Amino acid sequence: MTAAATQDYDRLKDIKQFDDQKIGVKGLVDSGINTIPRFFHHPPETRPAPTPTSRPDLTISTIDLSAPRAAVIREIHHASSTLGFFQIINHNFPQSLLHSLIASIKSFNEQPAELKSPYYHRDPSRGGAAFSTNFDLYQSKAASWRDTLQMRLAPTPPNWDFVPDVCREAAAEWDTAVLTLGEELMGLLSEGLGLESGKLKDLTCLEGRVFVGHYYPYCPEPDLTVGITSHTDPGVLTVLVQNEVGGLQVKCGEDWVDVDPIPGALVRPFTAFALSEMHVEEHQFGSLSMCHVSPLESRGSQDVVKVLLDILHGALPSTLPEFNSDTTRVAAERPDLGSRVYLSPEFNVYIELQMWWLNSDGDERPPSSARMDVDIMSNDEYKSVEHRVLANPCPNSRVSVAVFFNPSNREDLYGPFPELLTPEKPAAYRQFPLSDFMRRFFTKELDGKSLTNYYSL
Ligand SMILES: O=C(O)CCC(=O)C(=O)O
Ligand SMILES: [Fe+2]
Repeated sequence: MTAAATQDYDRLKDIKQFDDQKIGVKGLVDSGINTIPRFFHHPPETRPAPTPTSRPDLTISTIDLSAPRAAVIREIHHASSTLGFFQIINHNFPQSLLHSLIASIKSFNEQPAELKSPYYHRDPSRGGAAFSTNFDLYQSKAASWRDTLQMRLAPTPPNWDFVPDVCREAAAEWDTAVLTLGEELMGLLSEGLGLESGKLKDLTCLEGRVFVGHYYPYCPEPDLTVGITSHTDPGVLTVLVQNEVGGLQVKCGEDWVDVDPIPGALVRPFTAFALSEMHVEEHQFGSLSMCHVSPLESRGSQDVVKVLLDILHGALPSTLPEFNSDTTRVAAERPDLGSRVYLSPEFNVYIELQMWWLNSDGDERPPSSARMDVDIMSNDEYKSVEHRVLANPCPNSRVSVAVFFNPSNREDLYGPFPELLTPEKPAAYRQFPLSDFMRRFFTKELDGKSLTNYYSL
């Protein structure tokens, strides 16, 4: 007997009964319910606060893509290193394209249940579109008031025969368009870091694409649940289109900031991205090659890059003392330069990069000038700004489409560059695929062992 059942409530049974009907939350609404099933009830920690804190100082930037390139780069850089989320206007896409995209997801969801149920499953191996109420319905602690149509677009194209008719054309058109936009954004983001504009593209970051179309119907008890629970997106970059019904919020400290819909704007949650400079050119340290800049802190990502590159180039006359913390792992080191980069799992996914060095008298300098946060690029699990969608209290449904961009190439070997190896300085690390690094970092397999220890020869 399950724990839930002993409490006089068999949660799994209720979930299964609902899921087996394949009607989605839209089907529940259509059945005329006034209360939501108990398995949608969120615990108080994940429910929206009854009285949201007002932070007029926090607004989501709107970036005009038709402005001069240097200004766009500056603004994107600023938005990415502060709130980590921005909206885009004047993106050159006709409004009709965005409109058809949103309309196609709306139409799919508003068809009779029997036309949707053939697509209701959570099996990615089928290759077409998968429709469901929450892909994690059976794993999550509480369900969310949302139905989703999801498909992988690339590197393997979907089997279009298994994509609903009403969405096929719009999804295919959007894939072509969003690819152009993704390339442009990745170029601007790379340049904002002082890197060549093609760096992220070269890392295959445009080549893995997943499409999700969300439908958030009216919720009769919006205070008890959410539309999508607080999360960070997987991937390098997410491009999101939303309709006029609001509810999307971005976390900033302890506060939540509304992302008010702007007609025809695209929202792009900033997700951390690879410092491809290191990945491609420095490459001595597998782990460092996977550092990427966290957008959440206001410190400029440009500075992060500079300091990391300085370390790799040995420009800092640094001697780093031991950093004694049980929770800290050494992620990369250059003993020859006396430099180390520490990853602190305290933040779970946030990695704290800390550097100390000694001044000529041997006194430790305050770390503040060299302390910053970075993310580690992960296997479809890049960590970025937290966001959520409130359950929809309006009669009109909220519709959104997100495309997640991920590197398609995870099996390349990472490790010391052969050019750097000499008999006096043999390879300190063995080569390993990115996928392996990611898996170890985010699974228990590490068991307190540092990654560099794991990969060191
Ligand atoms: O519906 C939205 O606006 C957000 C969706 C989202 O965050 C996601 O799919 O990851
Ligand atoms: Fe998201």
